[in-house]
Amino acid sequence: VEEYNEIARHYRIKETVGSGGFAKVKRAVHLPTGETVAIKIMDKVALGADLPRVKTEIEAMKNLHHHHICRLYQVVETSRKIFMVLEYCSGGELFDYIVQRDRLSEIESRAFFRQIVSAVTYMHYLGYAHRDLKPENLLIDDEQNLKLIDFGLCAKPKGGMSDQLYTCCGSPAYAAPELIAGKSYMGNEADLWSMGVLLYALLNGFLPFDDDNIGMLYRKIKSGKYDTPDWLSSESLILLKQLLQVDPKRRITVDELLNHVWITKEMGVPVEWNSKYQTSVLDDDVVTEMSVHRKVSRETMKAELEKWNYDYLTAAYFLLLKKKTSGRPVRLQMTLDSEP
Ligand SMILES: O=C(Nc1ccc2c(c1)CCNCC2)c1ccc(-c2cn[nH]c2)cc1OCc1ccccc1
Repeated sequence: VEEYNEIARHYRIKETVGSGGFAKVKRAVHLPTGETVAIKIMDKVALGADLPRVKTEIEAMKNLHHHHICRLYQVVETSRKIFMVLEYCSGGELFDYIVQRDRLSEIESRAFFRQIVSAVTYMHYLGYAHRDLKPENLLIDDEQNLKLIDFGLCAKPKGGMSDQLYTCCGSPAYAAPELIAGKSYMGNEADLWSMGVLLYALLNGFLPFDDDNIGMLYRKIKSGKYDTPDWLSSESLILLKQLLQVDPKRRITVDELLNHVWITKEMGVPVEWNSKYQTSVLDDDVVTEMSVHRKVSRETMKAELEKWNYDYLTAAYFLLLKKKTSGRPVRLQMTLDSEP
């Protein structure tokens, strides 16, 4: 179908790996590099009123470059479709991972939770709040690394994190009391509560606040009371209590979380939240390979890449860089043509 021509030029589209509300996710191979990617395909008509949410997500992902945040490589928009070329996460959702194991050990919960803290701290330092943190929005890659997804609800308040937010959003079971009370709330404080719900789900395999009746669920969340199964260690209970604080002003902050005793137990070091990705300086080897392939000067190629158009050049750059960091040769396999 002509809708797919643009994307088919650089990708071999494979099987569907998942389909959610208004999106379908397919496995694909980026032909110039041979790298595997995921392509999220959305129909603009079907999106309807949700289209702005996709635009929010795309704009946010263009600014979020972190090893625990799912990477956006390219965006292709046609008259009817939006294609997002994304980092491949063959481990699926953390949600399914927990369900398959009933619950995770404290050791495994700590390993995953540190990665979540790293991604959320990075977002907060860049002035973003995620606002929909839950195990369905954490994917696992083929090296057991978590990758945060779904930035459709994230907020970057104009006046920075101090600005208060009003829109009620996200999933009720993970929503902070102040958020469901309809009060103005701070996005980063609400994210900390959601991380508390996430940690509880990792350690127990079920939710701290749950009820089929939304009214009952809200009452439970506002009470801040939850079961404490006997397998929870005293340190786990302390951290849960600090995260699931009904009063947002008494809730733990990300700074206190980074070197919390539970977080550093047996790890010895605080959470490293800075990104391992270096996007301000272009990688010389990648620029060389691309300029040779496109038969243009390095300066021309650099100027093109620094536009960060999230077109086939941005994708080739990121995927060549991924090959380089994985120790594979920085080679483009076929002419990186842009014309049909
Ligand atoms: O690569 C992704 N998913 C994915 C790829 C391969 C496999 C699986 C999953 C698990 C199912 N068995 C087959 C192996 C993948 C990458 C990015 C995004 C994404 C990034 N922003 N928004 C969405 C979504 C993705 O998927 C969603 C999904 C598919 C099947 C189940 C669970 C989750």
